[in-house]
Amino acid sequence: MRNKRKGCEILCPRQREMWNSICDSGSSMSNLKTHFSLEECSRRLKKRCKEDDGLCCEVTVGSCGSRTRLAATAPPSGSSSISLCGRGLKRKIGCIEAATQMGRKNKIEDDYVMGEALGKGKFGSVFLCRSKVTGVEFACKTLPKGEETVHKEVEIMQHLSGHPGVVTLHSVYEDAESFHLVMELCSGGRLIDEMTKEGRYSEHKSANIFKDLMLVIQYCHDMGVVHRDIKPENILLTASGKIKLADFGLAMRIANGQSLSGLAGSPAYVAPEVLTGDYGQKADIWSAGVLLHALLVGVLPFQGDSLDALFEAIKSMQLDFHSEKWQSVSKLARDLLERILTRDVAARITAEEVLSHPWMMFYTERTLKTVSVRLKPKHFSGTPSQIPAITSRLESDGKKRCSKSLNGETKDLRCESLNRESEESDDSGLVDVLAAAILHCRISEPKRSRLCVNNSPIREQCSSNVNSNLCKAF
Ligand SMILES: Nc1ncnc2c1ncn2[C@@H]1O[C@H](COP(=O)(O)OP(=O)(O)OP(=O)(O)O)[C@@H](O)[C@H]1O
Repeated sequence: MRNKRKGCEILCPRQREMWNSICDSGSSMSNLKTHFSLEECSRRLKKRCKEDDGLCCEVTVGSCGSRTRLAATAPPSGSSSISLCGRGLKRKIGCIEAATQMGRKNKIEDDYVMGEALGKGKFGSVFLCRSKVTGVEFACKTLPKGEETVHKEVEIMQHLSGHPGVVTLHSVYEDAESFHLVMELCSGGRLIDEMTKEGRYSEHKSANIFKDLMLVIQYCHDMGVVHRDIKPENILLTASGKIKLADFGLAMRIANGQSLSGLAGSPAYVAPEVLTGDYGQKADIWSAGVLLHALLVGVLPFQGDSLDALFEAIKSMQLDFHSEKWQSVSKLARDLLERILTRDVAARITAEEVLSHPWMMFYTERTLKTVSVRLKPKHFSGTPSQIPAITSRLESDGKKRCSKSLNGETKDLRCESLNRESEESDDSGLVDVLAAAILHCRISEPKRSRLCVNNSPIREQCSSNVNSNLCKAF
C-alpha cells in the first residue's frame, strides 16, 4: 500500500471563489503560456485571506503561501531534504561540493562579474554572470532569504547533477539578503518562447524534443525525484539547441511506495490526480503529455475560463483525437498521447514505456539499422495483403530496403537502414502503415526489446556521473 503523507488540500467554498478570481486575473489559459502557477495563486490567496480578517481557514494548498509549507506537504526520501528542515541552511548548502565551500567564504562579487537579467521567476531573478578566473559565463539565480526551501532546490539539483538534460548547479553563495545559485548558462532561451514563435511542430521535431525530455524525466524518476512543474517555461535550451530541465523549486524526493499530496504545479499542466491529492512520478508524465499535445497541434489540451473550469476539464473532458486539428497527425502519435493523457494512473505509461513507443522509435532513431517485427498471423489483425503494402510503401520511399520472408507460420518483416534524413518532412501516412504492423501484433517484452535499438544510453551515462557528484551527506 502506498504511504501517503499529509493530504489536506481541500479548499473551502470561500477560498475556491477567491482562488478563481485571483487566478483569473493573472491567467492566460487560451495560449501556451502559463503566467502563474498554483503556488502563486496560493500565495495571493493567503494574502487575500489575511486581509480578509481571518474569515478564511488557513490555506493548505500547494506552497501555502511560502515554499516552506510546500516542502512540508511531501515526504523526503531517505535522510535528505525535509528531515533537515530545522537545521542550519549553511550546513546543508555547505556539503554540496568544493566550489560551494569556496562560495560560502567569498562574496559572489569577488568571483563573478554580474551582468544583465536573463529572466524573472516567482521566487527570484536570474542574471548572467562571468567567472573572474576563467571568463566562463553562467546564470545566477538570486533568491531572497526567507525562501527556506532553497536548500531543497539546491539539494535536488545537486542530487541530479551530471545529467546532460539537467541544468548543472555550479556553486552557491550566501550573503545577508540572498542566496545565489550559480548555474550552467542556457543561452538558447526557453522552449515556450520557441513554441510561441513556431506554432505547431513537425512530428519529427516534436518526437526529438520529447525524447530528450522523457530521458531527463526518466532519470529524475529513477533518482527518486518528482519535478512537479514540467512545462515549456521550465525547459531551457543550450546554444546548440539541446534541452535542459530547469527550476527544481517544486521538485520533491519520493521513496518507493510513497506518494505526494500537496497541490503543486501549473494549472494547465497539472495531472488530475494532483487535484485529488494523491500522486507520484506519473504526474510528470501527464504534464509532459500536455506539452506534447501543444507541440503537435499548437494548443493546450485542457482549457477553461476559470480555474474551476480548467480543473473540471482536466478531471473529466474527453479529448477528441479525430477532430480537424488532428487530421495531419499520425495515428501513432495520437496513440502515444492517449496512453499518456489517461486519467487512470496505473494505466498511464511510464517514461521508459514512452521512450520505447513505436512513434518515438520511428522518429528519434536517426538510422534504424534493423527494425525486426515478428508478425504471427494469429496476433496480426490486419489482412495479409497489408504486408506487401507496407513493403512496397517503404521501397517506394527510396530510402529503405525491405525484405519479406515467409517462414512457416511466422512472417518476418525486416526493414534495413530506415534512414530519416529528411527530418522536417513528416509522413504521418507512412508512420501509420508502420503502426499497423507494430501495434496490431502483440508486443511482448522480448519482442519489444527488438524494437528498442539502444534507446537508453542515459542510465549508464548518468549513474557514474551522479555517483561522483552526489553529496555524501544526503
Ligand atoms: N540556467 C539558466 N540559463 C539561462 N536562463 C535561465 C537559467 N535559469 C533560469 N533562467 C531564466 O530565468 C527565468 C526564471 O528562472 P526559474 O524558472 O528557475 O525561476 P523561478 O523563480 O523558480 O521561476 P518559476 O516562476 O518558474 O517558479 C527562466 O524562465 C529563464 O528565462
